Amino acid sequence: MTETAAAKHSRSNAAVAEYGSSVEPGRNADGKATKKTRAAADVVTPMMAQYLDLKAKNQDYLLFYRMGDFYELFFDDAVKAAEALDITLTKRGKHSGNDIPMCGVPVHAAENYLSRLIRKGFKVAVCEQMEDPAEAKKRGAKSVVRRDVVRLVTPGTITEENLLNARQNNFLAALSRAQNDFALAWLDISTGDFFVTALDPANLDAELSRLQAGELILSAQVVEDERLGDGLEDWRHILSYVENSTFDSTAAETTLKASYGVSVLEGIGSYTRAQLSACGALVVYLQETQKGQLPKLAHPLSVGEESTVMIDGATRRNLELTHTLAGSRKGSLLHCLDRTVTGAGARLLNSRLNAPLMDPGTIGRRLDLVAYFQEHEGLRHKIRDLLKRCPDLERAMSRLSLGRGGPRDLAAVRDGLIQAGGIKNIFQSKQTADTLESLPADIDQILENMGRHQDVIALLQRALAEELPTIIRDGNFIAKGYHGALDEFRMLSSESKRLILGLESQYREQSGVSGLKIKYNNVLGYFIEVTALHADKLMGPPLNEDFIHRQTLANVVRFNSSELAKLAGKIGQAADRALALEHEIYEELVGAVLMQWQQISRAAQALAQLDVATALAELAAEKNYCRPKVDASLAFAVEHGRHPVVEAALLAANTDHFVANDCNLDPGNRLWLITGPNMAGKSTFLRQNAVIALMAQMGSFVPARSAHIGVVDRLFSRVGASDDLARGRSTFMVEMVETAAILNQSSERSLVILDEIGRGTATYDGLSIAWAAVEHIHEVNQCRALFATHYHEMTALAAKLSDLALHYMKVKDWEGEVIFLHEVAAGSADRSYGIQVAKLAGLPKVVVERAQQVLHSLEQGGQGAAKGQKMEELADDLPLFSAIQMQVNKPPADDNGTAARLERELAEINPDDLSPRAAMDMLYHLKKIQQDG
Ligand SMILES: Nc1ncnc2c1ncn2[C@@H]1O[C@H](COP(=O)(O)OP(=O)(O)OP(=O)(O)O)[C@@H](O)[C@H]1O
Repeated sequence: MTETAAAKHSRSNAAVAEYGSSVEPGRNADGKATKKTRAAADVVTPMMAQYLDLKAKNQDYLLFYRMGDFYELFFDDAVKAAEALDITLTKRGKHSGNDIPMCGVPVHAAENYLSRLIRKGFKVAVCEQMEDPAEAKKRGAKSVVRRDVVRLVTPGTITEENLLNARQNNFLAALSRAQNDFALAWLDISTGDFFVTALDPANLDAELSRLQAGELILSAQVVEDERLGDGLEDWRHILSYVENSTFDSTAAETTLKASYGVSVLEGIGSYTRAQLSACGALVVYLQETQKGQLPKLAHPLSVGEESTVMIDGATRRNLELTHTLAGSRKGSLLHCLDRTVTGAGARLLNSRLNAPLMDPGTIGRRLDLVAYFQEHEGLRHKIRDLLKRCPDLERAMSRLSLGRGGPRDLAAVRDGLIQAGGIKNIFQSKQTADTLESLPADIDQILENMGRHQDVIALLQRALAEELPTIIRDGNFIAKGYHGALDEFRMLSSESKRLILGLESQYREQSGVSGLKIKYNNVLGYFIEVTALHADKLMGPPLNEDFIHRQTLANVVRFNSSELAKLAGKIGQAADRALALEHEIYEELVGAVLMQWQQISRAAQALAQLDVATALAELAAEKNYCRPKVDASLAFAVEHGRHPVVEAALLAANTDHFVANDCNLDPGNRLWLITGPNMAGKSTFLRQNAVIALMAQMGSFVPARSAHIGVVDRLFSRVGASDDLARGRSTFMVEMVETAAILNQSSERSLVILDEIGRGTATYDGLSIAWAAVEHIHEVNQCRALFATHYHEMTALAAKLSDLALHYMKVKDWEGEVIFLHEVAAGSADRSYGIQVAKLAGLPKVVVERAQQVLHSLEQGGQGAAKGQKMEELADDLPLFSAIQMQVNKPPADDNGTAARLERELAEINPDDLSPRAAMDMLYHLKKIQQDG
């Protein structure tokens, strides 16, 4: 156990008190079972009965059972948690004759342990003491402190700042089915965002890949629906099963009406029964997990499935949109593009990249904003400077609404709104200074959404102290001068402290003990303390009339006095009242802020939109990106396109510069067949065009000189391959499943990139599959597509398929070495250079030479019987191969006679004739012969 929590908590007073004696019930002090109690081995202590009852009600959760300063876990929970947290597993007491495994975590550090458990996929029920142990004692010595579960912590319902990633939404999603329709709803409890969509079950995986939800609730019944196929396969780790009744759409209607305080739902949106069911289930789940403390939620926004580009999970992974294939954020497209300066901005950028739009109008308006800020550099910098000072308004508001906030959340609201006001002022002064220039329509809207919040700001400015604690428990966060009565109590409390000091010097004088002190501790409260040496004096007459003995310790003796007791009472009262009053004021302030919840949330969203627009403009300016033209055509024309991530990597490594390439998939040219050696840049070219389309449709400038994109409805990629052992799929099988999805689902408006399909199987099988797939894409899907292949035979298709254009990656053959130019040119590659690339990768020379021989034979071999004969000859060649093999064991071959030359030169040297200088020169000379050779 890293923290000696187990050791400490075994001493926990509360725990010992409630367990009773540390001797197990039914045992002697020497541990032997007594006769009487052996029969009663099954008797459950009242505390254990309470525990078992709470645990039975929360079986899917690890029960954090509060005992004094610790949360204790028992039985299986303890075993699981001890392993997951790497803390000591101990035992305490017996149940049914067996030891009860136990572990515990200190309350003050519980958040950290909680976060680790949640990240490992556990759910936790937090059980608190609902009364003071002293209260419980009043009911009898054996009575148990009342406890209850106050919160269920699940991956989709966390709000704590340190459990959340500030730059990413944490969605709780629900999948429902009603009247044969499916729906998916999702909300972020930490921001209040709430969405719902009708769902085509075939798109389930794509939708879930887009959301990257922390948790998906669903009923066991819906999982069995065959139409979902294996859409849930990759998401097993986020599933939480709930009762089917949670999804009752009629009950959902009532739940939603009640939680939004409306009598008809039409006012907030129109939803299908399946959508109602999904939304209702989310609200019910929140009520259950938050134990009635429902967060403020926006009205569920109905999102049309057809409004965003459909991108399946495999494509997202292959394009490394938000995470690299290795799983890190660094190196992903998002990481490369993200210039946002606030958490809310980062979350918005993330969701925009995950859900690029299809409506050219909306995309155009987003681009207008980026263009405006790209042009107005000074303004952009000013706004970004103010945004940098913006705290996370959304998350602060959510914590306040859940009753989990603190004074710092109120300060975050104050500061966020002040910055919003500052930003508004910048625009206003700009407009007056520059009257002729009109702002893009969306900026007007954003500024309007920022609203005016003078009252809330003024209130919080007056109310909050300068230095703020994180929690409200200890008070001291309300500013002096805000509340008359509070000031009075505080004055009384500090005045009394002054009086204590006065009393202390009075007693010193009276007793003649200059070391007398008035001290305070939690057990005794205020007391008078002198060293043991002076104790007799205070205990004897006449001083014993004033000083009442309380405690004798080894070196000091402690006293009380009626005067001190009176004063202490006053101090305590004043401090208690001040604290109670501060809590009251806090609740009032939270109430005032939550009254403005909608307006403040709108302001928070407006700030996030500005952050994204200015961040994308910053990126465009920094990287020289261009504004794409996005319309309803089927065009795809990219001039001088680059891959943002590869370009950035090359720049960072300070090696090659990125070679820009054009790509034109306009009608008549919509299918490009790209050949070229390995490492020539085919995959990069394929990916960069997909990425450019996505960036354009999310409303970003793109890495190109110009780009014209007719909106893409679905994006498919089959790039690279890895096997999926978990699902029992080999590399080739994974490749074929992904290819099948593309051939079955892509439409004329889709963009497809296919990299070397068919390479995972026998050459001719692979070639045949690739060949047939290209024909299908050309004739049936008719989508825009880039198809990279090593099968040069396929270039023959150009003669047959009218819209197929041949391209290849240029390389230079220089003295047997291949040099990659990374340039795409019209036509086809003359050969594949695979063996040269293998040589570059460091394959043993002997293998490279043999491969060249085999290739030569194969190329000469022709087809049918002739080929068969050639292969046999090759196999017969084996002795030749072993001859080469023997050479491997010899010193390295010396093609240019270097060794012989070195030998000659060495033979001619007489070291005795050489001066040290000449010897040195000779050594350099010999070294040079070796290197040049
Ligand atoms: N346009 C470019 N400009 C500069 N360097 C590039 C360019 N395209 C690719 N590269 C570099 O070449 C490397 C190989 O590129 P890529 O993986 O795209 O090749 P490939 O032809 O798909 O290879 P393989 O067939 O082996 O998968 C990249 O990692 C990158 O460093």
